[in-house]
Amino acid sequence: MDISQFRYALGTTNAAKKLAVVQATGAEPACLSVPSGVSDQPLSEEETVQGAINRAKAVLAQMPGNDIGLGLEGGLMYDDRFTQQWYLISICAAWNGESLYVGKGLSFPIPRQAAERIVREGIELRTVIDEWGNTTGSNQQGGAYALLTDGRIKRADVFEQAVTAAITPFVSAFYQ
Ligand SMILES: O=P(O)(O)OP(=O)(O)OP(=O)(O)OC[C@H]1O[C@@H](n2cnc3c(O)ncnc32)[C@H](O)[C@@H]1O
Repeated sequence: MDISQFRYALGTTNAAKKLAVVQATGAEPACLSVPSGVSDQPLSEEETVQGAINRAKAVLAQMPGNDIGLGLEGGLMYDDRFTQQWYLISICAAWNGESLYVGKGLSFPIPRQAAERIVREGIELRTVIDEWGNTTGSNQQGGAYALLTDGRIKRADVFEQAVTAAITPFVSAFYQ
């Protein structure tokens, strides 16, 4: 089936995430805000993946006229094995009611001062990014990626690749 022929239900109304789905699929997703079931600021890969899966399943359950539920979740993870640094990760889960796949977008090092404030003060990444960039709603736009790279990488582009990875098994004949 052609990638743009599926009907996608996206578990958020976030503009950067919606743009990512449009870029990845060429289709307009039906958007509905559903709970992630994890903390507002996930602090591990496990929690971030779980949030994406919860959203994908919840949105397809609430909008059953669609073919694939998509859950996009951003989070932070600490790498204690190789680098002892914090990373921003962007995950997409895709669920068609039978099969579940997860695509993982670019993982990006986050400045230590940002991660320390988020953990110590219990605030969210977007608060720090908006403060540093003198913006509002950075999480709906280029996000941390754009601030840190001077616009060379945007949140929608990172999620686009995660979405492509998660939906490819439903689209490509090689997986059938
Ligand atoms: O509207 P929803 O779909 O909930 O999207 P969100 O951006 O608020 O929430 P996420 O669960 O994807 O991300 C968890 C937190 O990390 C923040 N965050 C993640 N990636 C970010 C980025 O690239 N720039 C700024 N904040 C980011 C985000 O705003 C949240 O506070």
